[in-house]
Order: sequence, then C-alpha cells, then structure tokens
Amino acid sequence: MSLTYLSGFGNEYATEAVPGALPQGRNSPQRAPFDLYPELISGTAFTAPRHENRRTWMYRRRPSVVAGRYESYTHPLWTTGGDRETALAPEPMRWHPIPFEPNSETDFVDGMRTLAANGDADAQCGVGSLVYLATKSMDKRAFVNADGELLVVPQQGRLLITTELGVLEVAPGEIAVLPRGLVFKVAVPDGPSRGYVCENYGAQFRLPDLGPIGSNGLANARDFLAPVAAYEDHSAPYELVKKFGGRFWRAPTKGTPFNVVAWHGNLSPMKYDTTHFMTIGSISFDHPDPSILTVLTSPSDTPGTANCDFVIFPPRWLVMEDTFRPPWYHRNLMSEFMGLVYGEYDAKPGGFKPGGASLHNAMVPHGPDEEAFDKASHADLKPQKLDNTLAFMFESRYRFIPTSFALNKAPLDHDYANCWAGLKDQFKVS
Ligand SMILES: O=C(O)Cc1cc(O)ccc1O
Ligand SMILES: [Fe+2]
Repeated sequence: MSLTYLSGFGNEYATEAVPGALPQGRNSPQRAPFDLYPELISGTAFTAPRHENRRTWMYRRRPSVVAGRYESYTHPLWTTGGDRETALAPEPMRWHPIPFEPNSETDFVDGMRTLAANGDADAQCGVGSLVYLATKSMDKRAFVNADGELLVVPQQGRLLITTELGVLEVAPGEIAVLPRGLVFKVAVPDGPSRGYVCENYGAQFRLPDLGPIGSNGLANARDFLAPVAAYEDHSAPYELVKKFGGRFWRAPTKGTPFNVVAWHGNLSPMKYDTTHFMTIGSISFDHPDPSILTVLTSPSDTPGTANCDFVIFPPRWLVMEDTFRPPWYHRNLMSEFMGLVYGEYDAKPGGFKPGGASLHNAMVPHGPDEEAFDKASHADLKPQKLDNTLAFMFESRYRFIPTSFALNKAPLDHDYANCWAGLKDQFKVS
C-alpha cells in the first residue's frame, strides 16, 4: 500500500481529507466547516515551555466523548510499572525469541506482554519494555493508552496502524511513535507479527541534543513521517479498549473513532526508517559510548540522565586502529533492555537472537561473550562493515523489574552467564 506522509519531527502539520475542512485563522469557530466538531488533544500541560509544548486540533464527525459506559477488561500480561515485591537478583538476564502461542489468535493489544518495567505511570516516570505477538488484525476494535506513549519496534511482519490522525505502515527496520491518548488499531498484513514496544510513562520522546556534533546527523528531523488526515466512511460501532492507570477497560462506541476529517498541530503519530540514521563513530581509536547512537530520548528531571533513551546499533563501518572494537566490559548507572530486529549483535554473536531480549540492570557487569572477545582480540583491524544487523536498547535511569511472565513463562536463557564463564585470567609477566 502506498501511503502519503508529512515530514518533520513535531512539525506544525496541517492536513485535510476534505479540502476546506480546516478552519482558517482560528481553532474553534462558532461552527466549524462542514459542521465538524473541533476537539483538542494535548500531549503536554498547557503551560509546558513552547519548545516542548505538543497539541493537535482535530475536526471530527463526532467528538470522542460520545461513548458507552466502560466495563473492566482483563489483560494480565500487560502490566504497568516496576513490581517492587519482586526479589530481583543482580544478574544479567536474557530471553530466547518469545514464541507465538500455538493455535492462539491474538491481536496487537491482547498479544502485548510486559517483559520488564520500572517507574510508575501515575507519577509519569519510567517505562515498560514489552513484546507483542499479533496473529490477527484489529477490525472494529480500537485501543487508547492513557498511561504513556508507545514506541513500536517491529521485528517480524509489517504493521498497518490506523490512528485518529491517519494511517502509517511500519515495517521491520522502521519504528513508530504513538502519542499517549491517541486512538489507534493495528492490522497485520503479513500474518504472525512480532516486535518490541517501549511504553513511556514519562516525558515524550524527542530528538536528542547534538552538542558538538552540530546541526545535522543521527536521526534527522525531516525523516520522521506523520500521516495525512484520513477517516472511515461508515457508522459501524467499535469496541474501544482503554488502558488507564495500569488497568484495562472497554466501551462500545457509537460509530468509528476514526472520524477525523482534518487536523493541525504538532502532536502526531510518526514513523521513522532507521536506515536514515546517520551513524557517527570513531575514526581514530577506542569504542565510543553508545549515546552517539541515540535516536530519541525521554528526559527525566536530571539533565543528561534519561527516563529512557532509544538507541540503535545499525549497520556501520568499524575502522578504529589498535582498538578492541566491540563494546567494552562495563557496568553502568543506567539500566539496559536490549532487543534484536535482525542479524547478529557484535558483542553476542551466539545466544542473542532476533525476537529475543536481554537485560543488564544498573551496575550489573556485562560485555562481549567469550567468542566475541576472542575474535575481536585477534582480529586483523582492517576496515570492517558490520552489516545486516539491527539491535536496539531501551536505556533507563530506573532499574527494570522483570514481570512474572518474563521470569516464569517466557523462554528465559538459564545459561546466559555461561557465555562469559570461559574468560580466563591471561595475565602474564614475562
Ligand atoms: O551492553 C551493550 O551491549 C550495549 C552497549 C553497547 C556499547 O557499544 C557500549 C555500551 C553498551 O552498554
Ligand atoms: Fe551495556
């Protein structure tokens, strides 16, 4: 399907599915064009500083307040925030690819499983790291998340995401950001589809500052794409599922929630193709900190100490001289949840597979496995292309607490620590 997009991260977009549907010169005229209802959605407080302020005006056939009563809905595997009762061992953890459940038909919402989370949605801090396993499309069913925005990283299968503001198609290698509070549904045109989601309860993801890098590079603003306005031309009712304070609810709607004929504003869903990431690396020596690979950041109240950084490890050249080129052995203040979209990750050539995950919490030592260490210690240091690979990291200042699904049901790799067991004391003074 060939869709049209508007470009630029957080731009002041304006888009009409029917020409003339946007009021001119004001947001809420006494009667809007075509008798549409104006409705505002704000992603920040009204008084947030101008450069952070995000809101959008929608012109729709019915306001979203027209809905039936909510009743509770169960979703035990999509949990919210860190479970402080879990006695979490200070160990590195890894999961084999999370398998599809045999003979189960689940859509993007029901197929969501929290693997690890931190913080508290009501305190607007922290993130959840989830996987989705979707085998069926959402039809007359829509979803809205009041707890956070969703950063979606497909690993297998394209997603066709219909939102109130228009339609996005997102393939593995691309990502989508769906704002808190925006209604959407997801179709899976390729059949069984899997991927990762960061549910961000904190400040909205934004592009990182570039400091001495300058005014270009990393993820460029123009490569973020927002949908054009589109609406469904029928009045069939939907079931609306809502996540609100960590609990789930459902209500019937009177017609389709996808009834926005025009919108303008700077709060919108977006997609981004990671092949457009302008990767920066060392062209002299040493392995740089992975912060140079940050695509988006959700800041916390402490400068430089993110609620969450979204970091990618895309195809790139390694040219450093006299350098151990993979990541060094390390332990950090920040906690690292990683996933693999395709290929091999240079620090873990075996054991870390596409669709799997790893977790290295604050101050948990980790680094290249034995095989990676051996190879990189003896490699001929000619320029080397790391190709056909895309790993990523949700990095947070808060410790990720694995869920009981992750600890008891998901394929936890009980052998993970063995990947370092053979690293010998090779110290010799001759
Ligand atoms: O641990 C990891 O594999 C992620 C990572 C990569 C890197 O290049 C430097 C530090 C780091 O935490
Ligand atoms: Fe790390």
